[in-house]
Amino acid sequence: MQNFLQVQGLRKAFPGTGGGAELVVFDDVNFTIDRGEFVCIIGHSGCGKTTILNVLAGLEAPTDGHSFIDGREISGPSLDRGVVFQSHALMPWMTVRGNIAFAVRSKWPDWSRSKVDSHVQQFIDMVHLTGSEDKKPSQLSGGMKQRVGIARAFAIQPKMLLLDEPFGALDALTRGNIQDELVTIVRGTQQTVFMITHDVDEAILLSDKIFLMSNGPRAVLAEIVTNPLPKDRTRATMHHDPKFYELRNHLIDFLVHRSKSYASTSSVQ
Ligand SMILES: Nc1ncnc2c1ncn2[C@@H]1O[C@H](COP(=O)(O)OP(=O)(O)OP(=O)(O)O)[C@@H](O)[C@H]1O
Repeated sequence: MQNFLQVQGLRKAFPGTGGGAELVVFDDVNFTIDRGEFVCIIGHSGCGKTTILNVLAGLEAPTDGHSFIDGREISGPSLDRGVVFQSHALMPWMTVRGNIAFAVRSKWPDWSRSKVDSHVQQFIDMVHLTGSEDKKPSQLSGGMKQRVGIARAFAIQPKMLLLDEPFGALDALTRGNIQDELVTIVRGTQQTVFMITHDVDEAILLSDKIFLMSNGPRAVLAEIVTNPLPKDRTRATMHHDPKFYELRNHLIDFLVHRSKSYASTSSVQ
């Protein structure tokens, strides 16, 4: 389905402190995401990526503009959207199974205990945490905690997954492994994803489209880049494709040079 997510004229301004001028973080941001598309958004710190994600999550209201998912305006948080933050927001007193089951019961309160249990198990297995069901977050590594967050987000079968630098706090090896798992899961489930990352290679591996934000304040969505690499690319092989370097250089040139020079009148390319 085309235009599954629609964002129109989004603007966010925060009031100035001590009588100062207001801070316009971004202005006139417009984009659409099709069902099943994986979009990464990249831009320098402070351009408003998290604020956009929070608006899509329904956690923050825009100053102007509207966003719609599956034809309905986003006006607050909903189990339609699964969110994973950099710091896995797990409930420390609950086990792996308990954390995921809590979300599943919130979405489907009428489900029997056995139905909840088997549904939860499916997602624990999916992120390779089989055997750790009864562990509490304090007994898990950072990578395992992040896997629980991902399993929980997928388990509610959201219309859209919103990921805010979900691997930002992980070491390179763990990060690579979880990226590979995410690729497999997303290709299998056809999940629609909006993800923030600072990692250009991660964006190239995961996304169908890459949104490039200019620097803030008054950031704009400067470019939408379609990933030309084959769908079945892997972390191990994608750098053998000459298009990989072309795309990588394009993204890095944007971040180093072009991201500074956009005025809010710039148009999307
Ligand atoms: N509640 C708030 N009140 C005032 N200013 C805010 C508030 N939340 C965010 N900001 C400002 O809005 C701007 C955008 O913040 P945001 O976290 O969305 O940026 P970001 O692109 O996600 O940055 P990073 O990559 O560092 O996470 C920043 O200048 C930030 O200081």
